[in-house]
This record gives sequence, structure tokens and C-alpha cells, in this order.
Amino acid sequence: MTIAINNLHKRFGKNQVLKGVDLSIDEGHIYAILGPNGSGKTTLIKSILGMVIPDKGSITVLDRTIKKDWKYRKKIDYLPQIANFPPNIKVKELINMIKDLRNSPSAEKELIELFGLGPFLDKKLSTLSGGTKQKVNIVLTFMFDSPLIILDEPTTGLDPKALIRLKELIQKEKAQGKTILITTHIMQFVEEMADEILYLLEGEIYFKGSIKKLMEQTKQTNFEHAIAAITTSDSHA
Ligand SMILES: Nc1ncnc2c1ncn2[C@@H]1O[C@H](COP(=O)(O)OP(=O)(O)OP(=O)(O)O)[C@@H](O)[C@H]1O
Repeated sequence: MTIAINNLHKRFGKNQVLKGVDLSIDEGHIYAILGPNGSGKTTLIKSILGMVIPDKGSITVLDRTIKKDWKYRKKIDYLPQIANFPPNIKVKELINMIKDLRNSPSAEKELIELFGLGPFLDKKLSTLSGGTKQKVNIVLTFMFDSPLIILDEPTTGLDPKALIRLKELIQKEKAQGKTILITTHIMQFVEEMADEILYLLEGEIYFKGSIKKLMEQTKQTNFEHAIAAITTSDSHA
């Protein structure tokens, strides 16, 4: 099992965001973490990354309890929802900086080509468009070869060509046996990419299963409608 989460709780002040999340993630699949705005998707992801400290519960990543060992983070490639990099550095400086920090083999050249970033390498980050910045973030995420990939809203700002490239890239990683977690509000992306849906609601995993299972349980023929119908049907995990 790639990730095992038991009875995870997290509160910010009076806001109890996670109220006992139980979850197991198997190797080699693409999981879509879904749920309404503010349901705790990013909080769950950050807990797995050790960036949010849970109040209660346990998380193991690649068979290690994460509390005791931060080194597991080297095995995760993470694309944050909002990346805050220094605005005055150039794209190639940023790529080199991240390479130095990770000190692992990296394959940035092919990715720079894939997303047409060659002409932007000498440009400062502050001068890039939102979509171009996202392409840079995608390069930074995928240039390492980690068994676990976590993508928080990866499609933000991407044009159709870049979106196709991203989808191909994710499928390629899956074919290599990697485990991929994705949050997104783009249901077409989920329908095309996800093997399994994890639906967070009111601090718990409300539904876990394939798209087929979701359609059957909600008695819907359209995926977007099935997602919208989760809470009104008897789909509780
Ligand atoms: N560092 C923090 N301090 C205080 N509250 C926080 C913090 N991080 C998240 N929250 C709150 O926790 C709740 C869940 O936020 P989170 O970002 O995990 O939701 P989400 O499901 O990812 O939402 P979205 O779909 O809008 O991205 C929200 O009410 C948010 O305001």
C-alpha cells in the first residue's frame, strides 16, 4: 500500500476540517480527490506531505510512519495549488535551484521541450503569464522520478495543447507503476484520468470507488451529474 491513513483529524481554530479520515491508496493508480470548496482536500494533501500537522490519527507513506521520518518526502513529487517562488529569478535559475535542493537525477530537458518553455528560460518569473508559470511548475514537479506524485489543481491556466501534454505525461507516469493523487474541479479531466474517486465531505471520505461504481450508486448516466448527486444518494463510504 502506498498510503494508509487512519482516523485523521485536523482543526484550524474552531474549524474542524478533517473529522476522522480513513483511507488506503494502492500503488499504480490515479486517484481523484474531490469535494466542495473548503472540504479539506488541500489539508489532506498537506497532511500526507507533512506540511500540516494532524491533531489525531496516523499516516503511513510507502510503509513508513511519517511522524518519525521526514526523508519519505524525497519520494513524493508535489505540485502545489499556489507556488510561491521568488519573482525576480529566471526560469532556468529556478529549475537549477530546485535541482540543487533535491540533489536527485532530473529530466527537465524533455519536459521543457514538451511544454515549449525554451523561449522562457531566460525570463524572470514575474514576467510570465499564469499558464506559463503553471507549465514551469509542472516541469519542476515531473522532472524527478518519484514513486508518488501529488497534483493540486494541475490544470489551472493551461491551454488545450498543454492540457493534452499534461494528460499524456500523467498516463506515462502511471504506466511506470507510479501512484498519482490529483485534486481538481474539472470533471472532464477526472472522467478521462481517474481510476478511483475519493470524495471528501464534512471531514470524512464520503465516497470511495470507481466512476462506474459512482454512476451505479447515484443512478446517473452523466459523470458530472453523478458527482453532484453523491450527497443525495446512498453513497456513503
Ligand atoms: N492554515 C490554515 N489556517 C486556517 N484555516 C485553514 C488553513 N488551511 C486551511 N484552512 C481552512 O480549512 C478549510 C479547508 O481548506 P482546504 O484548502 O483544505 O479546502 P479544499 O477542499 O482544498 O478547498 P478548494 O476546493 O477551495 O481548494 C477551509 O475552511 C480553510 O479556510
